Amino acid sequence: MKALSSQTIHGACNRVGILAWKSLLEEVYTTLKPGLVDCYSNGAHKDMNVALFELSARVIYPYFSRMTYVGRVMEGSYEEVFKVVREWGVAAERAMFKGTKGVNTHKGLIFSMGIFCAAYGLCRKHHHQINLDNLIQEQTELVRTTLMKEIGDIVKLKRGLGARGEALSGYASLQKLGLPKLQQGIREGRNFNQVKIETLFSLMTQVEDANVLSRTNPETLKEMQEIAIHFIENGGMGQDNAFLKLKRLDSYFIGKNISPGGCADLLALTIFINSLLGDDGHGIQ
Ligand SMILES: CC(C)(COP(=O)(O)OP(=O)(O)OC[C@H]1O[C@@H](n2cnc3c(N)ncnc32)[C@H](O[C@H]2O[C@H](COP(=O)(O)OP(=O)(O)OP(=O)(O)O)[C@@H](O)[C@H]2O)[C@@H]1O)[C@@H](O)C(=O)NCCC(=O)NCCS
Ligand SMILES: Nc1ncnc2[nH]cnc12
Repeated sequence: MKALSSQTIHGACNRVGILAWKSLLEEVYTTLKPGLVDCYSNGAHKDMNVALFELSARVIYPYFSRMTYVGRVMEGSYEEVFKVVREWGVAAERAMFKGTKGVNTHKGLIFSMGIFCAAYGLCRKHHHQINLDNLIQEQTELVRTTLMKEIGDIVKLKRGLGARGEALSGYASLQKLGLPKLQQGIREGRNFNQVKIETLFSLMTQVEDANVLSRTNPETLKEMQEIAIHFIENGGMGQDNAFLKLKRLDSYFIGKNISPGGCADLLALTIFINSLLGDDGHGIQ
């Protein structure tokens, strides 16, 4: 096989960064998302709005190209590659906080999306074909050793496993809930905004959202999951007055300070993975 030029590799990594950017925008524009920032309200957030998310996405997306590049070209163990990817992640976080003047818009997302960008680079290096299985295989190899050590400390502190737990599980909720829901909706040619809302709700049924936990308590997380199950079982966006119900839920979540920010991150990630896999499921070129 002919070796690819450095320019070709850079171009491909830049395309991945742009897909990441688009996915962040697709997430924040999805309306109506109870408790979250969208085009209807700022949810349970006093210091964020859509414009701030747009700015944050614009500032951080070049870092996703770099993280993809590290996965694509760096020689070394998975642990060593992940260490460098995280250094870029820390730089992205710094740029985000500078841009947003200290507001945490995308911290969790930098972590999760950075991991997938690097995993995509690794996949391009190690596999002839890109598909969900080998993407997840590279993703879990990338994080396992490092995060297992960190999780040990978190378990001692008796905190939820949050974004790290999701990464160690191979993004089980994205694989089992988010992606199938999104892909089914796209296959059926349904309204994309509504498909994204249902994808978010599917994630909310099961994800242990550390953002909800840190703002409220385990009982409220359970209550949010039950609300999401109820919404899906009643027909999702197909039920009568679906948007009115979402508006009521938004007010309820605001009242209880519930923000499913972890699920919002996973929605963006689901959109991103779907676009990375491309129409034939075998990856963009
Ligand atoms: C590994 C880190 C992400 C640190 O993790 P940490 O232990 O600090 O926190 P987690 O509890 O794991 O959550 C971190 C953020 O991840 C999002 N999240 C929560 N649950 C999940 C989940 N189950 N799956 C995936 N992602 C999850 C969530 O982010 C969203 O919420 C944020 C906004 O919240 P908000 O309450 O408004 O703002 P705060 O500032 O938190 O509070 P207020 O003061 O306003 O009240 C927003 O960021 C959303 O994206 C969690 O917040 C990571 O920090 C780390 O290691 N960083 C170093 C850099 C690095 O390694 N980068 C790697 C690149 S590969
Ligand atoms: N739309 C959104 N609103 C609040 N927090 C988020 N974290 C990621 N996306 C978010």
